Amino acid sequence: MKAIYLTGFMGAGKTTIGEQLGIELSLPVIDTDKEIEKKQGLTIKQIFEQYGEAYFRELETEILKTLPSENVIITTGGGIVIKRENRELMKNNGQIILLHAEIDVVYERIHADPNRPIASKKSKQQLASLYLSRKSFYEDCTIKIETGNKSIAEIVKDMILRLKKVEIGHN
Ligand SMILES: Nc1ncnc2c1ncn2[C@@H]1O[C@H](COP(=O)(O)OP(=O)(O)OP(=O)(O)O)[C@@H](O)[C@H]1O
Ligand SMILES: O=C(O)C1=C[C@@H](O)[C@@H](O)[C@H](O)C1
Ligand SMILES: [Mg+2]
Repeated sequence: MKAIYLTGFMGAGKTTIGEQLGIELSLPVIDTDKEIEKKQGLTIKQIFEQYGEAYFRELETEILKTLPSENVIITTGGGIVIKRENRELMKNNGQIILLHAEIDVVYERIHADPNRPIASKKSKQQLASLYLSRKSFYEDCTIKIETGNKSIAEIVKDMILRLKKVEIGHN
């Protein structure tokens, strides 16, 4: 099976849902943010503070290139889609599942978390504009799944059904 990439805005639930999907499908799950943190021995917040966003984006592409492209679920960082190189790699190597939740929901999930430097100082409105600037990149996906006001179990069930439909050509 080709790699499954979970994409979407911060707080859409990529990391959380990916872990559960991995259990259900008996596939390993790799999270690009966690891989970067492990490799650098620094948190995402520390990387942004010490080296800046551009450096983080280089690390992100570097990690993405090293990951397997088969029999794996890759949960990506929310900004991975902003680079064409990353978008093309994901498209060529596998299926892209977009997780989507409305900004109100996303804001509630992430605004108090200090380890999301891109979100921590932004108002809901600023987050909404950031989302809009990335929207067309996110929407270029195989499947789009709503994650707002749904339990993790419901989302995973929905995702597996949709993946089966793609397999038989009815997505
Ligand atoms: N379906 C859900 N219902 C309620 N809370 C959720 C749901 N999915 C995720 N969460 C919570 O929202 C927060 C953000 O989820 P998660 O870290 O999985 O998002 P993400 O898409 O990986 O974000 P990032 O792009 O920043 O890595 C977590 O606290 C998680 O527990
Ligand atoms: O949306 C973003 O730009 C980000 C999302 C997170 O997953 C991390 O990759 C980092 O905080 C940047
Ligand atoms: Mg995540």
